[in-house]
Amino acid sequence: MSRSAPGAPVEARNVLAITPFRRLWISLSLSSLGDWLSLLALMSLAAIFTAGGPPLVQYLALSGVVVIKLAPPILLSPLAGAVADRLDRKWTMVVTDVLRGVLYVSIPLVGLFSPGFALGWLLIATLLAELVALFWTPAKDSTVPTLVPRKLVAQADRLNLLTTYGTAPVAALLFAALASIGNVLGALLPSMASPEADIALYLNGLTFFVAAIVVGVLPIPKHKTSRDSESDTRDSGILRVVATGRRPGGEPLPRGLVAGLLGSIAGGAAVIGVARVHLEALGAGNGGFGVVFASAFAGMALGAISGPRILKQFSRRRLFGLSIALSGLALLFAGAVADTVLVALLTGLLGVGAGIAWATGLTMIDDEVEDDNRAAAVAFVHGTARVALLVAMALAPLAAGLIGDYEIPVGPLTYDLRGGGVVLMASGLLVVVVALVCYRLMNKDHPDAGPGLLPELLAALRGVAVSDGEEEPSAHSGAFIVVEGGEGAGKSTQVRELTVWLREQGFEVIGTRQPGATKLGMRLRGLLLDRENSHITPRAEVLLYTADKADHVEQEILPALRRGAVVISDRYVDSLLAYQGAGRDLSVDDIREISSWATQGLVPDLTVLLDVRPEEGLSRLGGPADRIEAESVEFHSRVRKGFLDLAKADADRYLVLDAREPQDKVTREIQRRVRSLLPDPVPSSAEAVTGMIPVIRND
Ligand SMILES: Nc1ncnc2c1ncn2[C@@H]1O[C@H](COP(=O)(O)OP(=O)(O)O)[C@@H](O)[C@H]1O
Ligand SMILES: Cc1cn([C@H]2C[C@H](O)[C@@H](COP(=O)(O)OP(=O)(O)O)O2)c(=O)[nH]c1=O
Repeated sequence: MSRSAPGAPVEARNVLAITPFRRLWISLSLSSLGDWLSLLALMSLAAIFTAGGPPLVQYLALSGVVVIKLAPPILLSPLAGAVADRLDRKWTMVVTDVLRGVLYVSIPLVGLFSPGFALGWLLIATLLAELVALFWTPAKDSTVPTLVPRKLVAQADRLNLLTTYGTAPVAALLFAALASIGNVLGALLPSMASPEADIALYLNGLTFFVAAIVVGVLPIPKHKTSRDSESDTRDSGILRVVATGRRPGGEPLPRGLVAGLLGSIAGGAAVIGVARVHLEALGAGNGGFGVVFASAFAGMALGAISGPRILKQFSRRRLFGLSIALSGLALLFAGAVADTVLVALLTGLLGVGAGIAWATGLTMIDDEVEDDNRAAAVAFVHGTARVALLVAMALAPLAAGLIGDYEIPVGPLTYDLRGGGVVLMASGLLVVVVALVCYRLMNKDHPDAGPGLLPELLAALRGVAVSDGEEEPSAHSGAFIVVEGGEGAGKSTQVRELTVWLREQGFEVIGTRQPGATKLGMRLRGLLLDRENSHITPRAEVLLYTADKADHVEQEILPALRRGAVVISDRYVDSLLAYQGAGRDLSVDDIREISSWATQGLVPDLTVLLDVRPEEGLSRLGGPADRIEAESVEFHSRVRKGFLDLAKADADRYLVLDAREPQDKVTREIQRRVRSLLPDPVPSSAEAVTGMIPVIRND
């Protein structure tokens, strides 16, 4: 039921609804796909052309491909950018696309007709294609703002970034699939060095030809408009950014943050650099390589998207270092094991850690750097990251080649220690060290300030915020029970029963309800339920209910819990998520965030959900319907589903009961569950009373 950030898909649809942009975007996605496919193919061809030679030569060929692919944009982009600015954008893109297509297609063709020159041409053609791309990038960057309205430019950029990296795992899987039919292809086309690599390169060529046609028919204005100029600086001059951006806007970025980001990317780059040859040594060919590559990127996407969400309440400073350490450990083990499946799983884990680290790191930059300096800071990080990527990707294979392969006798067995494996383990170790350093750097200003690491992690997994000091909601010794459900489900009845039952056992019990338990709450309740107030807008409604909750938690619930009392509330945050989120169709995630702040992160120990069809519940109510009760049955059905979804998402913390059951049966079910929740020994002061209550001895 939870929805994504407000408007994200809607906005994406908006910008893709602009036909020229959509066409450009499709062609960009195709080119990105082809580009990744060709990187894999080139690395694989470099390995194949040098197979049989000494490992150092194999690794050198790989380093060569990587350096050739990544260095030109870093070294030469300002120059090419300046030239490209003077050219017609549309035709620059068309011509460069065609040229790149021809170059990529020529690589397997030269391999076919002149095998002796194959490796040389592979390197030369790759370099030429990258040089050509230098002119294409600024032309593309300055085209986007001419196709979409200004307010959607950022959105379009994000979408482009998504496809630039999002196509990597797709390409890897495609490559793996091609490899898996490689044997058949090899038999059919014996002249090819590596059929999957050749086909990948032909496909890449094709994507560029298609891109050229798509761009060729786009209506792109010839001359620059003034508002394009800002976009031109985005991608050009990385070295300049790196050189001058050390102190973006004078305010240095936290050292731990920069160290962590660069360390994690260097670790990832080392994997890409040696994976191909290392996997070959493990007996896995292109298929295994493709799967490992896809696994790393899929892990990264998973980590970046879901990590920060699941661990929303966890301190980012800690999460950042820990996720990098996770990557490092995964890398360390990936280098040590000799099983391809395990390597693929471990690289997936590495990706998850790296994804969380990047998402957290960029969010920290957003939070910690002032608006004016943010673009420079992000450009600085991206710039240095590319340099780190290049250096690590080029050095890792070289180091692996220099180290060489050894056989170490272990009793009757031998352990094959390979250069690639050593490099992976060493990079893993390095990443772990970087993670520890950055964890210390980022948390040294807060020594022991917060709760212990483990309690915080566990609390974050449950979705509770743990803050330090007195305000810590989970530091109370009481119990917090909430009864939720639709109209007429029997909530008030059950709260009353449970309150009496627990009081009779000697517990201090506060039976309460939302909205309307405090002075302010009563007035808010009046406002909210008065049918005259039909003009209340959904967002205002959220805030009014939330104000009631903030007051209620601070003034009544928390003091009681800290005294050790049992608090039973008729409705709490789930009502807000179900009525205003599911019912009013607002973002549940947004509401959760607002209410979590308002309630100081207080989450019930148990939520009893009394589930009933709205028609049935509403029919139980007497008297005139209030503003909410008067809503349509469809509204109440959405609310019911909202409640059920919440319970499903966190089943351990819920007791869902069928509210059509007789009232006393429902009561007994609740008692059974509550008994397991509360401390067994009844307070001694209540012993006399307890002894008289037959219900306790019932079961
Ligand atoms: N399990 C049940 N089966 C049938 N009627 C019930 C049950 N529980 C409560 N009722 C009746 O339904 C009506 C609404 O109950 P109430 O506790 O006020 O619901 P809520 O607080 O959810 O609006 C009351 O008249 C109550 O006696
Ligand atoms: C607590 C809460 C209640 N409500 C609605 C549900 C109820 O229709 C109304 C008042 O709650 P309540 O007094 O529990 O009504 P009833 O006893 O009739 O069930 O407020 C929300 O929409 N959001 C909230 O966060």
